[in-house]
Amino acid sequence: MATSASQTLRTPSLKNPSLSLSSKPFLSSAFSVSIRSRQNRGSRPLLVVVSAGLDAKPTILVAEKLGDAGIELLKDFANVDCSYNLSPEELCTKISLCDALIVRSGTKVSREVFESSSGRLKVVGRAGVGIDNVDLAAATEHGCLVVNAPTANTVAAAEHGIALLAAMARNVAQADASVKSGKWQRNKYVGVSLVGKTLAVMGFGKVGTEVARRAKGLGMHVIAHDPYAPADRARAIGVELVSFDEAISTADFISLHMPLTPSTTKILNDENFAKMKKGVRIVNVARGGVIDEEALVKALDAGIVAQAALDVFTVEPPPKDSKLVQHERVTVTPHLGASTVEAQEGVAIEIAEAVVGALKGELAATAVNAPMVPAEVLTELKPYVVLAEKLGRLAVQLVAGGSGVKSIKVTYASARAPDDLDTRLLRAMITKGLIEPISSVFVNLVNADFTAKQRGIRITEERITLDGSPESPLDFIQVQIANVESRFASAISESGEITVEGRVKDGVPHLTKVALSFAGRSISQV
Ligand SMILES: NC(=O)C1=CN([C@@H]2O[C@H](COP(=O)(O)OP(=O)(O)OC[C@H]3O[C@@H](n4cnc5c(N)ncnc54)[C@H](O)[C@@H]3O)[C@@H](O)[C@H]2O)C=CC1
Ligand SMILES: O=C(O)C(=O)COP(=O)(O)O
Repeated sequence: MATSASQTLRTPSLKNPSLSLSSKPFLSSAFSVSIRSRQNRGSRPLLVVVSAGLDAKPTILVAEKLGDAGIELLKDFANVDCSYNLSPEELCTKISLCDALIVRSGTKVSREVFESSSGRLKVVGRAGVGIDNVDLAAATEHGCLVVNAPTANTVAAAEHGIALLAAMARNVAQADASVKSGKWQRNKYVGVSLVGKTLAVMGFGKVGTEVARRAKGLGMHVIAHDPYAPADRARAIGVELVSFDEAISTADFISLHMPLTPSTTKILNDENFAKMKKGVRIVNVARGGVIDEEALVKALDAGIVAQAALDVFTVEPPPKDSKLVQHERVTVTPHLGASTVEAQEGVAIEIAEAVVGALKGELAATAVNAPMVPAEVLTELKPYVVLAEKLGRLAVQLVAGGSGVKSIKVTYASARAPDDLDTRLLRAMITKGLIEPISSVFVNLVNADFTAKQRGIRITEERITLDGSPESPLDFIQVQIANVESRFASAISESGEITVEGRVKDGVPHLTKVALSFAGRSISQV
């Protein structure tokens, strides 16, 4: 039995929600559509972390040494607990009292850490670049944002790579130890020159590029391998991008600068050492795990690799009796790439700002497991972000029983070219609006897609490209839930489609359409 929308939509007997429509703006500080419900926990910022109570300061656990400037920044905003050298068990115990955690490369942020936090931990700050010590999948599943400090230690790492390159070529460390032990062995420590030699930079990102630049200054011929690096960036500094095999087989020196990922793990192995020039020299300031360390020892003993200089190891610290560390032709440092006064100050500030920003609910520019949204895009999308969440929230509350929600279609109508509109943020907000009222899950930009998938909700997105001025990013957003029963459709439950649509006018989001279509009949209010 179809009734008029205005009658059905005002249904006070419903447990949840009570809802009314008017022609006033949909979403302003005083909403003309008010959704009141016991389950409606109000609108929370997309990445808000402050969960210790409205007035309480958040607590940040700093688990490894961080520069003073960063600590001061953190203290201005939060309670800061600097506890270094925690065992994994101690970390798991402490974490349930913390909103954010800051680590360097020495702390494993495992799945157990996220599980032990019982949902309170909302940001992990990695004070450095490599995030291989953080279980990103677990972080995402728990809606925990991971941010890093990707730029402040680039030069330090590159300088350390060059320091190791030169020290290795001239036997600086071995000769130093020899002189200190009372010897004077000038013939034993004859080195090799760098000028004119070919250096293969493996991983032409921030550090690799800086190493390449410096090596060119030393008169080396520099080639690079990086499947994702743009050739014009390499060309601009006179570096040729080549295939992996060409790089390792033509180089006199190989310097590693790729991240540790499943595809780079043990990338230098028996098979690849066999392809190298006899007498090649290897520098590693990336991650120990990119080299099969046993294979490297074999290659050193076989004379394929003449020397290696290593800052990083598969296990840190490496075992005292490690054949690799003890090898006469291997120079080692204890993961010092980022350890300059300047870099540590910079990293501390960079990570403190990122963590505090995330705790305030701002979107982080250095997010590792969430889309990075440039500030200008965010400013422009702000009212649409609010609209998106409210549309999701309204749509799901028109459904009789949220568990029936399986298929959502979102339509974005815009005069902009598809490439000019990043909808990830809007999709996350719609998902948040859809899921939060019907579950106890806290949905944010980090875990939105994961949470939807886990609940079997399929969200498809469609773009309608309109004629007209692309000045405003969107004309309207429409959210449709298919194959659901509506609490407003009729007394007898029937399956059908719920559509809600909204626009932004003068910066204020408005609800422009609610349509319920059931068994060929439709009711709608515009
Ligand atoms: N020893 C130390 O103290 C430090 C170590 N690092 C390590 O250096 C790594 C690189 O740092 P950034 O240059 O800042 O990162 P980045 O992200 O700017 O550069 C990494 C580059 O590696 C490339 N890459 C990915 N997979 C590859 C593959 N299979 N083969 C070749 N290239 C590949 C990427 O396309 C990217 O261009 C970090 O992941 C970190 O592990 C960074 C700073 C300090
Ligand atoms: O930034 C990186 O990836 C590093 O490896 C630096 O590590 P650290 O922060 O010095 O423990």
